[in-house]
Amino acid sequence: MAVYTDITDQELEGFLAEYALGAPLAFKGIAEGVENSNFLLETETGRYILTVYERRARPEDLPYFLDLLGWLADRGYPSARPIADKAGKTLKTLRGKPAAIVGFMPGLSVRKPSPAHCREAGEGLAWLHLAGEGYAGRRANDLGQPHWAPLFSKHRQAAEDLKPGLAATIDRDLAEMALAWPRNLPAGTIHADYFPDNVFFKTDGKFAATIDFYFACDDAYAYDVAVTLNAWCFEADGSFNVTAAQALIAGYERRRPLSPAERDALPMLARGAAMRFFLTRLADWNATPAGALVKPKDPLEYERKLAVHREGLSLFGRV
Ligand SMILES: Nc1ncnc2c1ncn2[C@@H]1O[C@H](COP(=O)(O)OP(=O)(O)O)[C@@H](O)[C@H]1O
Ligand SMILES: N[C@@H](CCOP(=O)(O)O)C(=O)O
Repeated sequence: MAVYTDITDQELEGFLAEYALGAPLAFKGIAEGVENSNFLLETETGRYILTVYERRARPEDLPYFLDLLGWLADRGYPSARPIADKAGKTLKTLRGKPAAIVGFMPGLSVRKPSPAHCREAGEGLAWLHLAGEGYAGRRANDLGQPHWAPLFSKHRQAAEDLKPGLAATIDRDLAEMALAWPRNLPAGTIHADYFPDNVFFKTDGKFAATIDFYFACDDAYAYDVAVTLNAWCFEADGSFNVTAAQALIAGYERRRPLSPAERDALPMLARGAAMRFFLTRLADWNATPAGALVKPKDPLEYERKLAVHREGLSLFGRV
């Protein structure tokens, strides 16, 4: 349940009075999500999402995210447009926390993506990379490769507690990645969290929209592809689905062909992407008290993905 901040009817009324959205007709908390509090808001003028920013969102980053959403929407990309209040402001304050209203995007996410969904998602990702070109906002990837070793140093014991011997394995991985991390690949604005819960489909299975840009940053486009391969192309039994991966890459290349250097880099990028999500899940696991409102995601799921990539399988050689 991701409603950390409950909003009273009175607070909502006062907040909405600053917008020209008409009177509220319905307002309810959204269970999905882990980072922020999200509410579905229906007013006389339409449906919206009200987000109260919590946890990891740094207030100084919020204009970057909201302006990016506006930039993408202006270029016809199906992402939620931020709604300005009567004074032209999109970033507001509610219950003393940063908050914003964005448009509601129709569509449904899928829990078990098929190769056809992967193809569509791949195309949606390439479209996003192209639509983001020219966006002037800059945000370094604060969860990129140089940040992994310092982050892990704070959570070595949690890794050992999960699986004895794991800390030394991760140390070796981190050292290898520091030496072999691909550099100088084509880069720009990436989503960085393009997971199945953040991508919507139409009822005919076609790509509909992307949400949740709150990890967006500047990094290699192929790294975003690697994050996506990890999130979409592993089976529940931990095996990598090469057919799904090929479909995802083929969908991506409908709009943006990968260069030979980007293809060559994908195995290491996917290994690093698995490390990134293992580490943040480990940190959350460590920091979440028993009985907390939101159940932390399983770090071992990403440790298993990391192990698959560690084997150096030529998964992408056949893509
Ligand atoms: N613009 C939007 N249009 C429609 N639904 C949305 C939109 N933004 C968020 N949601 C809904 O809210 C849920 C949580 O949003 P998300 O941004 O993923 O939260 P968090 O950042 O807290 O993980 C999504 O799974 C989706 O159901
Ligand atoms: N995708 C991340 C967690 C971030 O959650 P989201 O609901 O904001 O997408 C993970 O799986 O670790």
